[in-house]
Amino acid sequence: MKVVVASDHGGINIRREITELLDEMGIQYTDLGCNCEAGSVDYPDFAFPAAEMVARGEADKGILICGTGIGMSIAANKVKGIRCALVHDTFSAKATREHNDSNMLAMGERVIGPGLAREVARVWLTTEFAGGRHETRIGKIKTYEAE
Ligand SMILES: O=C(CO)[C@H](O)[C@H](O)[C@H](O)COP(=O)(O)O
Repeated sequence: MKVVVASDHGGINIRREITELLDEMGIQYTDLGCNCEAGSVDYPDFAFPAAEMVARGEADKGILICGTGIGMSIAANKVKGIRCALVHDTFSAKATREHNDSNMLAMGERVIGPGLAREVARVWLTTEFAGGRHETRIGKIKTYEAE
């Protein structure tokens, strides 16, 4: 599995936690930054390139961090083929993989602590899509998106 990771200035610390987790799990990743320890950046400048990598198949999944996760998830979901889930608990992390086949995860560093963020990411990365009735529902989203 290949993962793309990105954050704005509000998500640097949890992005570091996530890249450490990916190293521990032996998962290959691309880190798009930001390299913005000293200053403020705009989350769409990081969400769009990361989401486009997933949409083009250059990454299987993506993890985005900003202050709340909201801006990143809104931007990522504008990219065709992206199902980005804003998640701060392990129940939803499991459910969004099983039910929504989400291909991107967004979290907010001003919302969630580092330990829970790691656990949310770990559950999200290791849970498979359940298919079945959920396939039908995702098919309807894909059809709408294609229109
Ligand atoms: O988009 C967001 C809010 O939905 C992100 O949390 C950003 O990180 C946040 O807006 C950045 O805020 P700042 O005051 O410019 O640091």
